[in-house]
Amino acid sequence: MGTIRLTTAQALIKFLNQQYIHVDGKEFPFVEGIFNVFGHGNVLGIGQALEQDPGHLKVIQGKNEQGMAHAAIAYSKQMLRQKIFAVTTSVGPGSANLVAAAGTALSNNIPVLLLPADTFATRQPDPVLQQVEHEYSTAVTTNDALKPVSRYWDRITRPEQLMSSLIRAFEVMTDPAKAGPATICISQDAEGEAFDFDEKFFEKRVHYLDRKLPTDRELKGAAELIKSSKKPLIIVGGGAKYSQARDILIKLSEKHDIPLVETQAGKSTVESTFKNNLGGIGVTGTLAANKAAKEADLIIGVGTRYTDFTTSSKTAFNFEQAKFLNINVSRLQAYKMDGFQVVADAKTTLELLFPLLDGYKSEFGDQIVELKEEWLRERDRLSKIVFDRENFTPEIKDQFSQEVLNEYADALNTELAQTTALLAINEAVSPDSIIIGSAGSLPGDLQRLWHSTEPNTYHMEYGYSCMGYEVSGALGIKLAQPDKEVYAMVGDGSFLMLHSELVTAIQYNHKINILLFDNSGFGCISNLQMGNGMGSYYCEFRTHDNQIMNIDYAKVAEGYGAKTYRANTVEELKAALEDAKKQNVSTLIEMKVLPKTMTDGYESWWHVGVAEVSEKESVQKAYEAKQQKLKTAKQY
Ligand SMILES: Cc1ncc(C[n+]2csc(CCOP(=O)(O)OP(=O)(O)O)c2C)c(N)n1
Ligand SMILES: O=C1C[C@@H](O)[C@H](O)[C@@H](O)C1=O
Ligand SMILES: [Mg+2]
Repeated sequence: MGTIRLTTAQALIKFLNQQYIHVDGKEFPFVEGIFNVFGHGNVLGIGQALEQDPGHLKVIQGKNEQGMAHAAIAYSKQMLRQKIFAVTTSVGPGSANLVAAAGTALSNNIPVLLLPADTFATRQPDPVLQQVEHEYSTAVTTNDALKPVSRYWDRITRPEQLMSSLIRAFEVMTDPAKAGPATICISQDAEGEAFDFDEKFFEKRVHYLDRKLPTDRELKGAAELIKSSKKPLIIVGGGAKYSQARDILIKLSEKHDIPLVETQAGKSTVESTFKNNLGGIGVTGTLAANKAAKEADLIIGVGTRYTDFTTSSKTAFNFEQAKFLNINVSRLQAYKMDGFQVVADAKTTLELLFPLLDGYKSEFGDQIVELKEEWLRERDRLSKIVFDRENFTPEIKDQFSQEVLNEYADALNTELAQTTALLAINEAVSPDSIIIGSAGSLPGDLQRLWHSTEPNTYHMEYGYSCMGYEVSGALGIKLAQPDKEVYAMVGDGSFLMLHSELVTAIQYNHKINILLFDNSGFGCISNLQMGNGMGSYYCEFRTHDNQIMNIDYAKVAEGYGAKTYRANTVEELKAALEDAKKQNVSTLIEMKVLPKTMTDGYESWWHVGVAEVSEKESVQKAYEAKQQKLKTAKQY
């Protein structure tokens, strides 16, 4: 047996360089690069290995562990899970900062390789700087906090453990049914320890992303269900996008008059302009999709997890009549809603189903176009909202008085409504631009209103809805698609929470554009509290003496080196967007928008934990209303 003497970290980097993926006849390296924030835990191990020989890996210095991991996740999501970045952090707080990002990757089923350093395997210098100590165990470290948010988790205390651990991690990350974060924590001393590794371990290794075929039983059952239904509806989920099922979805929908509705992860699998695409479904859905969902007697869930936002907390459908047909690579997902399960690749299954449905037409007929036209009229209305200081009714009604709305208009010096700004942006940016979002009120507005006219141009992280993903993720998308303009759609709250990777984008000249919607507060949470009977409580950004904060975010970004704009009218916004396109450096457009001017519910419902007892009558009423609505929901 030929061996090669390497440190654990050197072996790790050598191995990462030899991992390939094979998808639909194409083969390419699976690991594009590695983000790092170095500390004492990893700089002398992984840092030394990278300095010595990074191979083809792009090495990028991050600014915050969560931020750089979000960038890595967005890269992988944008690459349809066919390529990844690894992420190396130091020990203790460096690894703790990964927890929110790992949760983001896990709930969105996105592969990413997380490599936090761990405390000393020998324990000789314990407690090392940044080591937590427990009375009950010495074996527990900060990295144990990553267990619940990892699809695969391991701790390496000896160099030779690395071999089996890496093979398992790559098996998990390249399986569409299990894809998620693989976390390998490596003891600080073990990173630098040497071993005679079997040379075979470093040979080129190809991971096959084969399309899992449905069985004859599954296909027959699915075809029978569709043929015996009158009004079937297809939910296009993230799985449909990763499987690249666009063409067959359009073919099926057109031939059989089956409307398509989209989840956040599924949006931009099929272009919004396709006549049978009724847009987003559920809590943040369109009126068209939500109406169609209520009428459907068969829900065909293609690669969807049926989250509460998709199902309007299990009230979106008429459960008396609706059956479910679930096409999903994951058995866990396929079992949901008591559906008929087809555990297989979305695109392949739909292609095999197509010839079995010959002669079938749904009863939706012209209704699909009528629903779509009704929604387009509403979308048009939302593009032309004009503020009125005497008598203005915002989309989110009965929460802020005219007086408070005027106070915002004065304090932020704006009359711009969020929906109007958003739709002006949709018109102004080029259709192949990629937009990204994740938290706040923007995901709802985007799922409803944004028209994605090209595939894979809508990138929404709404599995974890993690504030701070927007700016960091924009960098990851830019790394995946350097020729496209990337726009981060971000609220002021999310921007404040995390935007450190803007500096990384500027540093490495990966241009991103930040569209900052500043309503001076946690707007959607304000809607939620006031919509459920509470007052306005700690969701507005007000000073100690109750003044609305007017923060100069453009100045902040300017300080980092971004080209910045302030746009409080549609005209200013359009001019800024045009100028931003000409820039080579990252840009930020700050828009002050009026609170409560985001879209509302469109016949959806979200089950939230309203207080059962309260001193406020309005909260008591909200609780009663919730209890009533719950009676109409499917119980599980
Ligand atoms: C990391 C994280 N913390 C908390 C939340 C809960 N949360 C969701 S939206 C939101 C406020 C968002 O404010 P902003 O970004 O300004 O968007 P707006 O709703 O005002 O449009 C909060 C606190 C979250 N989604 N993610
Ligand atoms: O709690 C939340 C409310 C949602 O409206 C929002 O989009 C999401 O970010 C969230 O976390
Ligand atoms: Mg806000």
